[in-house]
Amino acid sequence: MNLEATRTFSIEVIQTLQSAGFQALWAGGCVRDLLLRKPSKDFDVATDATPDQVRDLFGFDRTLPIGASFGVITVQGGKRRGQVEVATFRTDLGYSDGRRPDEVRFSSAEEDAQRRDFTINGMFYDPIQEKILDYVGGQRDLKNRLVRSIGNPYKRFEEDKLRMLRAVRFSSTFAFDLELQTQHAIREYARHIHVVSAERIASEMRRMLTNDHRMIAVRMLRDLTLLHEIFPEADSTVGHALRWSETYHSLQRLTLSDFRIAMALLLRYPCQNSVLNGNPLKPIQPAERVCDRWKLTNDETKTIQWLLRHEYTIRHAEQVTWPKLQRLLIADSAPLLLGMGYAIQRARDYSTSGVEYAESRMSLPEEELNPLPLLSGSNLIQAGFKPGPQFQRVLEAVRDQQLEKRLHTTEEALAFARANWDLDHS
Ligand SMILES: Nc1ccn([C@@H]2O[C@H](COP(=O)(O)OP(=O)(O)OP(=O)(O)O)[C@@H](O)[C@H]2O)c(=O)n1
Repeated sequence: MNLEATRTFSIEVIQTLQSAGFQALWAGGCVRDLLLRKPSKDFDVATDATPDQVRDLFGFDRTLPIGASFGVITVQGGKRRGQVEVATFRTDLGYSDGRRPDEVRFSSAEEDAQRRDFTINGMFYDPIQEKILDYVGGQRDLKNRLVRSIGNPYKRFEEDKLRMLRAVRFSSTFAFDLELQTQHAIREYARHIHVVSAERIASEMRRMLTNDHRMIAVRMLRDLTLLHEIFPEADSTVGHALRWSETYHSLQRLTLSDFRIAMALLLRYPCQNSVLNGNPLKPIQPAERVCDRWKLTNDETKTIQWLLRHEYTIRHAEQVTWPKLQRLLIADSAPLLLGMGYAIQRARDYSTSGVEYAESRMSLPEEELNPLPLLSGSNLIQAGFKPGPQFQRVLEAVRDQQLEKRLHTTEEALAFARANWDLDHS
């Protein structure tokens, strides 16, 4: 899908609606992004046409009533142009679950603006007349770089608790201030953030932590007591001024924009605390807990935990045996481990140089750094081994022996596999 094509398509949709006598405008995030001269990820349209009128106009085969209960119809533009959401101006009636309106009533553009979250997200724009419609003071707040709830902030957050995380995201990513009453209301409602699904919390955190201002986001989450609610593991570091300051600086110095590294940096001290507090056999338990709670993907979960297991080793690479270091450097996530190591070293003013050493070893010739494996699964099958759970264990053991230069040929590797094959578990 091509964003420029989606933008043009959304203008065509607006033109079609206007030609049929309806009011139709860009709404919300894309208007904000346009005024900030930032690229938009989607172009939402708001109109006074009812959902049925929208479907009649664009045809049943080109429209989907995906959000019909809220008055939202998706108009399909094909593979290249993507799709545009067309929402009827509405007023939301009641939010008993703290996330979504119970019922909606179709209304005017002005009323529609009043139901939205922040003034910077509450504007409309007519791309044909090139005219802004601003009923909520969004332009003034954009100019003053301020995130402010529309109307009564307590009411806005009572309606939808996700908006608390959105406030922090907009404020941190744009480096805008968060208006005082809006802050007070978040502090008041922070303990109710749990009505938001784990997936939505994780998705907001991904967006905040992959932005360059990630440390501002974490500091705001902490100050507004949201961190304590959604990420108590990381919040536990905050009480320890030195550790918090190092965590903060390492997040700031992180040059790779990667959610997994940012999470590992936030979890580094909580994991150490967990060991110090008498849990030495489960060093990364706090990380396991949050990955599980937020339903992170397998890749995220595995990588965060791998980074936490090995960050110390990479920062002390000169003191590590070569095969041990080599195994880390040939892993898929090695660049992330180096990125994490550098972020910590920078936060400590380069008091160690292990990561530079490790990185210099990465430029060794491929046959030395990452020699072709002596043995594969198909070699084992050809040699008569029965495929099963033992394969991986044996192949990994063979690989270790190879990297330690104890095995040099496939024949030696097969002999080793035979000697180490556990007949009881095959
Ligand atoms: N919890 C929410 C989510 C959205 N909105 C309104 O719906 C618009 C579109 O929402 P969405 O696409 O989720 O976010 P954007 O503001 O477009 O921001 P981004 O592009 O960063 O996701 C917002 O601008 C805002 O006016 C709202 O009032 N409350």
